[in-house]
Amino acid sequence: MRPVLLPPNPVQHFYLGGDRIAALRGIEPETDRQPEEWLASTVSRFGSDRVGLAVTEDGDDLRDLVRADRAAWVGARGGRDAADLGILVKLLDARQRLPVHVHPDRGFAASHLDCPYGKTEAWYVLETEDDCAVHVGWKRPVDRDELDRRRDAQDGEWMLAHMNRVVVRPGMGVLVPAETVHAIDGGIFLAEVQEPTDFSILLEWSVTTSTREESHLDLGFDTVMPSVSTDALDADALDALISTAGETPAGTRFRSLLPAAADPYFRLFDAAGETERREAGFAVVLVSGGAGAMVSDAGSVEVEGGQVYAVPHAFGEWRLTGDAEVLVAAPGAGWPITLRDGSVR
Ligand SMILES: O=P(O)(O)OC[C@H]1O[C@](O)(CO)[C@@H](O)[C@@H]1O
Repeated sequence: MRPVLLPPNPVQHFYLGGDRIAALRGIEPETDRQPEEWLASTVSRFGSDRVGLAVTEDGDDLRDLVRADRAAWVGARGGRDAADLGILVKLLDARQRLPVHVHPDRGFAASHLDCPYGKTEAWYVLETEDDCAVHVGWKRPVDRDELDRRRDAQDGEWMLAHMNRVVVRPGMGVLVPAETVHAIDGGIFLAEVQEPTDFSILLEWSVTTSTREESHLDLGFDTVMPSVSTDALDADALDALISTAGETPAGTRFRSLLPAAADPYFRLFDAAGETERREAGFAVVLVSGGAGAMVSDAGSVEVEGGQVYAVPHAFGEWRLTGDAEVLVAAPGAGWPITLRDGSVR
Protein backbone atom coordinates (compact mmCIF):
# COMPACT_ATOMS: atom_id res chain seq x y z
CA MET A 1 0.00 0.00 0.00
CA ARG A 2 1.32 3.46 -0.94
CA PRO A 3 1.01 6.90 0.70
CA VAL A 4 -2.15 8.80 -0.17
CA LEU A 5 -1.90 12.41 -1.38
CA LEU A 6 -4.23 14.73 0.50
CA PRO A 7 -5.65 17.84 -1.17
CA PRO A 8 -5.89 21.03 0.95
CA ASN A 9 -8.45 20.77 3.76
CA PRO A 10 -8.82 24.32 5.13
CA VAL A 11 -11.04 24.89 8.15
CA GLN A 12 -13.01 28.08 8.78
CA HIS A 13 -12.61 29.24 12.37
CA PHE A 14 -13.33 31.89 14.95
CA TYR A 15 -10.00 33.71 14.49
CA LEU A 16 -8.23 35.51 11.63
CA GLY A 17 -5.51 33.99 9.44
CA GLY A 18 -4.76 31.52 6.70
CA ASP A 19 -2.75 33.31 3.99
CA ARG A 20 0.49 31.38 4.68
CA ILE A 21 -1.37 28.05 4.58
CA ALA A 22 -2.92 29.12 1.28
CA ALA A 23 0.51 30.03 -0.14
CA LEU A 24 2.08 26.74 0.98
CA ARG A 25 -0.81 24.62 -0.27
CA GLY A 26 -1.47 26.57 -3.49
CA ILE A 27 -5.02 27.73 -2.80
CA GLU A 28 -6.91 31.02 -2.58
CA PRO A 29 -8.37 31.59 0.89
CA GLU A 30 -12.17 31.76 0.77
CA THR A 31 -12.33 34.02 3.83
CA ASP A 32 -9.91 35.81 6.16
CA ARG A 33 -10.87 33.35 8.91
CA GLN A 34 -9.42 30.21 7.38
CA PRO A 35 -6.44 29.92 9.76
CA GLU A 36 -6.19 26.14 10.05
CA GLU A 37 -5.78 23.10 7.86
CA TRP A 38 -6.42 19.71 9.40
CA LEU A 39 -4.04 17.19 7.87
CA ALA A 40 -5.05 13.55 7.44
CA SER A 41 -7.79 14.06 10.00
CA THR A 42 -10.24 11.29 10.81
CA VAL A 43 -11.89 13.45 13.48
CA SER A 44 -14.20 16.41 12.99
CA ARG A 45 -14.77 19.74 14.72
CA PHE A 46 -16.61 19.67 18.03
CA GLY A 47 -20.32 19.83 17.23
CA SER A 48 -19.90 18.86 13.56
CA ASP A 49 -19.69 15.43 12.00
CA ARG A 50 -17.92 16.61 8.80
CA VAL A 51 -15.82 19.75 9.23
CA GLY A 52 -12.13 18.86 9.49
CA LEU A 53 -12.32 15.39 7.97
CA ALA A 54 -9.64 14.70 5.35
CA VAL A 55 -10.83 13.74 1.89
CA THR A 56 -8.51 12.13 -0.68
CA GLU A 57 -8.09 13.21 -4.31
CA ASP A 58 -10.52 10.45 -5.27
CA GLY A 59 -13.16 11.91 -2.97
CA ASP A 60 -12.90 9.23 -0.28
CA ASP A 61 -13.00 10.11 3.39
CA LEU A 62 -9.67 9.04 4.87
CA ARG A 63 -11.77 7.92 7.85
CA ASP A 64 -13.57 5.37 5.67
CA LEU A 65 -10.32 4.09 4.15
CA VAL A 66 -8.83 3.53 7.61
CA ARG A 67 -11.99 1.84 8.90
CA ALA A 68 -12.02 -0.48 5.90
CA ASP A 69 -8.41 -1.65 6.37
CA ARG A 70 -7.25 -0.69 9.84
CA ALA A 71 -4.43 -3.25 9.97
CA ALA A 72 -2.87 -1.80 6.81
CA TRP A 73 -3.13 1.80 8.04
CA VAL A 74 -2.21 1.39 11.67
CA GLY A 75 -0.49 -2.00 11.94
CA ALA A 76 -1.64 -2.47 15.52
CA ARG A 77 -4.78 -3.41 17.37
CA GLY A 78 -6.60 -0.97 19.59
CA GLY A 79 -7.45 2.71 19.51
CA ARG A 80 -10.60 4.68 20.29
CA ASP A 81 -12.43 3.33 17.24
CA ALA A 82 -11.69 1.78 13.85
CA ALA A 83 -10.73 5.14 12.30
CA ASP A 84 -8.47 6.29 15.13
CA LEU A 85 -4.96 7.28 13.99
CA GLY A 86 -3.74 8.39 17.41
CA ILE A 87 -2.89 11.97 16.35
CA LEU A 88 -4.37 15.05 14.76
CA VAL A 89 -2.04 17.30 12.77
CA LYS A 90 -2.89 20.89 11.87
CA LEU A 91 -1.34 23.84 10.14
CA LEU A 92 -2.20 26.89 12.20
CA ASP A 93 -1.64 30.33 10.67
CA ALA A 94 -2.63 33.04 13.14
CA ARG A 95 -3.14 36.64 12.00
CA GLN A 96 -4.55 37.62 15.36
CA ARG A 97 -3.78 36.42 18.87
CA LEU A 98 -5.69 33.27 19.73
CA PRO A 99 -7.89 33.47 22.81
CA VAL A 100 -6.62 32.24 26.15
CA HIS A 101 -7.90 28.69 26.29
CA VAL A 102 -7.33 25.26 27.84
CA HIS A 103 -7.89 21.61 26.95
CA PRO A 104 -8.97 18.78 29.23
CA ASP A 105 -6.88 15.72 30.04
CA ARG A 106 -7.79 12.07 29.42
CA GLY A 107 -9.35 11.57 32.84
CA PHE A 108 -11.76 14.47 32.35
CA ALA A 109 -12.53 13.45 28.76
CA ALA A 110 -13.25 9.87 29.84
CA SER A 111 -15.61 10.90 32.62
CA HIS A 112 -17.40 13.82 30.92
CA LEU A 113 -16.99 13.44 27.18
CA ASP A 114 -16.99 9.68 26.66
CA CYS A 115 -13.58 9.80 25.01
CA PRO A 116 -10.25 8.20 26.00
CA TYR A 117 -8.24 11.16 24.62
CA GLY A 118 -7.81 14.62 26.07
CA LYS A 119 -6.10 17.33 24.03
CA THR A 120 -2.45 17.68 24.90
CA GLU A 121 -0.88 19.50 21.96
CA ALA A 122 2.48 20.68 20.66
CA TRP A 123 3.50 23.45 18.29
CA TYR A 124 6.39 23.49 15.89
CA VAL A 125 7.08 27.02 14.67
CA LEU A 126 7.41 27.30 10.88
CA GLU A 127 7.49 31.09 10.47
CA THR A 128 7.02 34.08 12.71
CA GLU A 129 7.04 37.84 12.66
CA ASP A 130 9.41 39.71 14.98
CA ASP A 131 8.83 39.45 18.72
CA CYS A 132 5.85 37.12 18.48
CA ALA A 133 5.25 34.99 21.53
CA VAL A 134 3.26 32.09 22.84
CA HIS A 135 1.71 32.31 26.30
CA VAL A 136 1.87 29.08 28.30
CA GLY A 137 0.85 28.40 31.91
CA TRP A 138 0.63 30.77 34.86
CA LYS A 139 3.70 32.59 36.20
CA ARG A 140 2.39 32.26 39.74
CA PRO A 141 -0.57 30.32 41.14
CA VAL A 142 -3.87 32.09 40.48
CA ASP A 143 -6.94 32.11 42.67
CA ARG A 144 -9.85 30.10 41.23
CA ASP A 145 -12.53 32.59 42.23
CA GLU A 146 -10.55 35.43 40.73
CA LEU A 147 -10.04 33.45 37.53
CA ASP A 148 -13.82 32.89 37.32
CA ARG A 149 -14.39 36.62 37.78
CA ARG A 150 -11.78 37.55 35.17
CA ARG A 151 -13.32 35.05 32.74
CA ASP A 152 -16.80 36.48 33.31
CA ALA A 153 -15.43 40.00 32.79
CA GLN A 154 -13.50 38.78 29.71
CA ASP A 155 -10.34 40.29 31.15
CA GLY A 156 -7.83 38.79 28.72
CA GLU A 157 -5.23 41.38 29.67
CA TRP A 158 -5.23 40.15 33.25
CA MET A 159 -4.90 36.55 32.06
CA LEU A 160 -2.00 37.31 29.71
CA ALA A 161 -0.22 39.40 32.35
CA HIS A 162 -0.26 36.35 34.64
CA MET A 163 0.96 33.90 31.99
CA ASN A 164 4.48 32.98 30.88
CA ARG A 165 5.38 34.76 27.64
CA VAL A 166 7.81 32.90 25.39
CA VAL A 167 9.14 34.64 22.28
CA VAL A 168 9.36 32.06 19.51
CA ARG A 169 11.63 31.51 16.53
CA PRO A 170 11.25 29.13 13.59
CA GLY A 171 12.29 25.63 14.60
CA MET A 172 11.12 25.88 18.20
CA GLY A 173 8.82 23.21 19.59
CA VAL A 174 6.46 23.86 22.50
CA LEU A 175 4.54 21.13 24.31
CA VAL A 176 1.27 22.25 25.91
CA PRO A 177 0.04 19.65 28.40
CA ALA A 178 -3.70 19.31 28.95
CA GLU A 179 -5.03 21.69 31.65
CA THR A 180 -2.39 24.35 30.82
CA VAL A 181 -3.70 27.80 29.83
CA HIS A 182 -2.29 29.00 26.53
CA ALA A 183 -2.53 31.49 23.68
CA ILE A 184 -0.62 32.13 20.45
CA ASP A 185 0.21 35.60 19.10
CA GLY A 186 -0.92 36.73 15.68
CA GLY A 187 2.00 36.50 13.23
CA ILE A 188 2.95 32.91 14.07
CA PHE A 189 2.62 30.09 11.52
CA LEU A 190 3.06 26.63 13.00
CA ALA A 191 2.49 22.92 12.58
CA GLU A 192 0.53 21.48 15.48
CA VAL A 193 0.44 17.87 16.58
CA GLN A 194 -2.15 16.94 19.16
CA GLU A 195 -4.36 14.23 20.56
CA PRO A 196 -7.17 13.54 18.08
CA THR A 197 -10.01 15.52 19.64
CA ASP A 198 -11.45 19.02 19.45
CA PHE A 199 -12.11 19.68 23.14
CA SER A 200 -11.50 23.31 24.14
CA ILE A 201 -12.46 25.50 27.05
CA LEU A 202 -12.29 29.15 26.01
CA LEU A 203 -11.55 31.54 28.84
CA GLU A 204 -11.51 34.49 26.45
CA TRP A 205 -14.13 34.15 23.73
CA SER A 206 -14.54 37.92 23.27
CA VAL A 207 -11.54 38.25 20.89
CA THR A 208 -13.14 35.66 18.59
CA THR A 209 -16.43 35.19 16.79
CA SER A 210 -17.31 32.55 19.41
CA THR A 211 -19.73 33.04 22.28
CA ARG A 212 -19.73 32.23 25.98
CA GLU A 213 -22.23 29.43 25.29
CA GLU A 214 -19.78 27.86 22.83
CA SER A 215 -16.88 28.02 25.25
CA HIS A 216 -17.47 25.24 27.81
CA LEU A 217 -17.95 22.05 25.79
CA ASP A 218 -21.70 22.18 26.43
CA LEU A 219 -20.99 21.17 30.02
CA GLY A 220 -21.17 24.56 31.78
CA PHE A 221 -18.23 26.40 33.32
CA ASP A 222 -18.84 24.90 36.78
CA THR A 223 -18.10 21.49 35.32
CA VAL A 224 -15.15 22.36 33.09
CA MET A 225 -13.23 24.85 35.26
CA PRO A 226 -11.68 22.13 37.49
CA SER A 227 -9.80 20.99 34.40
CA VAL A 228 -8.13 24.40 34.12
CA SER A 229 -4.94 24.30 36.16
CA THR A 230 -4.41 27.30 38.45
CA ASP A 231 -0.93 26.14 39.49
CA ALA A 232 2.23 27.96 38.47
CA LEU A 233 4.30 26.63 35.60
CA ASP A 234 7.75 27.54 36.90
CA ALA A 235 10.86 28.24 34.83
CA ASP A 236 12.22 24.67 34.99
CA ALA A 237 8.85 23.14 34.10
CA LEU A 238 8.46 25.60 31.23
CA ASP A 239 11.99 24.81 29.96
CA ALA A 240 11.10 21.12 29.82
CA LEU A 241 8.24 21.97 27.44
CA ILE A 242 10.44 23.75 24.90
CA SER A 243 12.79 22.34 22.27
CA THR A 244 15.04 24.09 19.78
CA ALA A 245 16.34 21.16 17.68
CA GLY A 246 14.80 22.54 14.51
CA GLU A 247 16.76 25.78 14.57
CA THR A 248 19.53 24.09 12.56
CA PRO A 249 18.81 22.72 9.05
CA ALA A 250 17.23 19.29 8.62
CA GLY A 251 19.66 16.49 7.73
CA THR A 252 19.45 12.98 6.36
CA ARG A 253 18.51 11.50 9.76
CA PHE A 254 14.93 11.76 11.00
CA ARG A 255 15.40 14.22 13.83
CA SER A 256 12.98 14.55 16.72
CA LEU A 257 11.65 18.12 16.95
CA LEU A 258 9.58 18.15 20.13
CA PRO A 259 10.55 17.94 23.82
CA ALA A 260 10.95 14.38 25.15
CA ALA A 261 7.82 14.79 27.31
CA ALA A 262 5.76 14.82 24.10
CA ASP A 263 6.83 11.30 23.11
CA PRO A 264 3.99 9.33 24.76
CA TYR A 265 1.44 11.55 22.97
CA PHE A 266 2.88 12.15 19.52
CA ARG A 267 6.17 12.60 17.72
CA LEU A 268 7.38 15.00 15.07
CA PHE A 269 10.53 14.64 12.96
CA ASP A 270 12.18 16.39 10.05
CA ALA A 271 14.59 15.15 7.41
CA ALA A 272 15.88 16.24 4.02
CA GLY A 273 17.71 14.86 1.00
CA GLU A 274 18.81 11.22 0.70
CA THR A 275 17.66 10.06 4.10
CA GLU A 276 18.17 7.01 6.25
CA ARG A 277 15.29 4.51 6.41
CA ARG A 278 12.32 5.24 8.65
CA GLU A 279 10.43 2.55 10.48
CA ALA A 280 7.04 1.40 9.22
CA GLY A 281 4.05 3.04 10.87
CA PHE A 282 1.22 5.46 10.22
CA ALA A 283 2.55 8.97 9.61
CA VAL A 284 1.44 12.30 8.26
CA VAL A 285 4.06 13.79 5.94
CA LEU A 286 4.17 17.48 5.03
CA VAL A 287 6.62 18.20 2.24
CA SER A 288 7.91 21.59 3.32
CA GLY A 289 10.11 22.20 0.28
CA GLY A 290 12.07 20.74 -2.63
CA ALA A 291 11.20 17.65 -4.63
CA GLY A 292 12.04 13.98 -4.35
CA ALA A 293 10.41 10.64 -3.63
CA MET A 294 9.29 8.48 -0.72
CA VAL A 295 10.61 5.02 -1.48
CA SER A 296 9.89 1.63 0.11
CA ASP A 297 9.68 -2.01 -0.96
CA ALA A 298 5.98 -1.32 -1.63
CA GLY A 299 6.78 1.31 -4.28
CA SER A 300 7.79 4.90 -4.75
CA VAL A 301 5.86 8.17 -4.67
CA GLU A 302 7.15 11.42 -6.19
CA VAL A 303 6.74 14.32 -3.77
CA GLU A 304 7.15 18.09 -3.94
CA GLY A 305 6.95 21.11 -1.64
CA GLY A 306 3.46 21.97 -0.40
CA GLN A 307 2.09 18.42 -0.57
CA VAL A 308 0.67 16.39 2.31
CA TYR A 309 0.53 12.58 2.48
CA ALA A 310 -1.04 10.04 4.78
CA VAL A 311 1.47 7.19 4.99
CA PRO A 312 0.01 3.80 5.91
CA HIS A 313 1.85 1.27 8.05
CA ALA A 314 1.68 -1.11 5.08
CA PHE A 315 4.01 1.15 3.06
CA GLY A 316 6.68 -0.44 5.25
CA GLU A 317 10.07 1.06 6.04
CA TRP A 318 10.71 4.01 3.77
CA ARG A 319 13.26 6.65 2.94
CA LEU A 320 13.36 9.93 1.10
CA THR A 321 15.38 10.45 -2.06
CA GLY A 322 16.06 13.63 -4.04
CA ASP A 323 16.18 17.02 -2.36
CA ALA A 324 12.82 17.27 -0.62
CA GLU A 325 12.46 18.35 2.99
CA VAL A 326 9.71 16.82 5.11
CA LEU A 327 8.01 17.05 8.46
CA VAL A 328 6.77 13.67 9.68
CA ALA A 329 4.18 13.38 12.45
CA ALA A 330 3.58 10.01 14.08
CA PRO A 331 1.54 8.64 16.99
CA GLY A 332 3.14 8.53 20.44
CA ALA A 333 5.59 5.87 21.57
CA GLY A 334 3.67 2.82 22.74
CA TRP A 335 0.38 3.92 21.14
CA PRO A 336 -2.27 2.47 21.07
CA ILE A 337 -1.50 0.42 24.20
CA THR A 338 -0.92 3.65 26.13
CA LEU A 339 -4.49 4.69 25.40
CA ARG A 340 -5.84 2.06 27.77
CA ASP A 341 -3.07 1.32 30.26
CA GLY A 342 -3.44 4.60 32.16
CA SER A 343 0.24 5.53 31.78
CA VAL A 344 -0.55 8.77 29.91
CA ARG A 345 -2.73 11.42 31.46
O1 LIG B 1 -9.62 24.20 20.14
P1 LIG B 1 -10.24 25.46 19.61
O2 LIG B 1 -11.28 26.04 20.47
O3 LIG B 1 -10.66 25.28 18.20
O4 LIG B 1 -9.06 26.53 19.69
C1 LIG B 1 -8.43 27.08 18.57
C2 LIG B 1 -7.16 26.41 18.27
O5 LIG B 1 -6.31 26.49 19.36
C3 LIG B 1 -5.51 25.33 19.45
O6 LIG B 1 -5.90 24.59 20.57
C4 LIG B 1 -4.07 25.75 19.57
O7 LIG B 1 -3.85 26.30 20.83
C5 LIG B 1 -5.83 24.56 18.18
O8 LIG B 1 -5.69 23.18 18.27
C6 LIG B 1 -7.25 24.93 17.97
O9 LIG B 1 -7.73 24.57 16.72
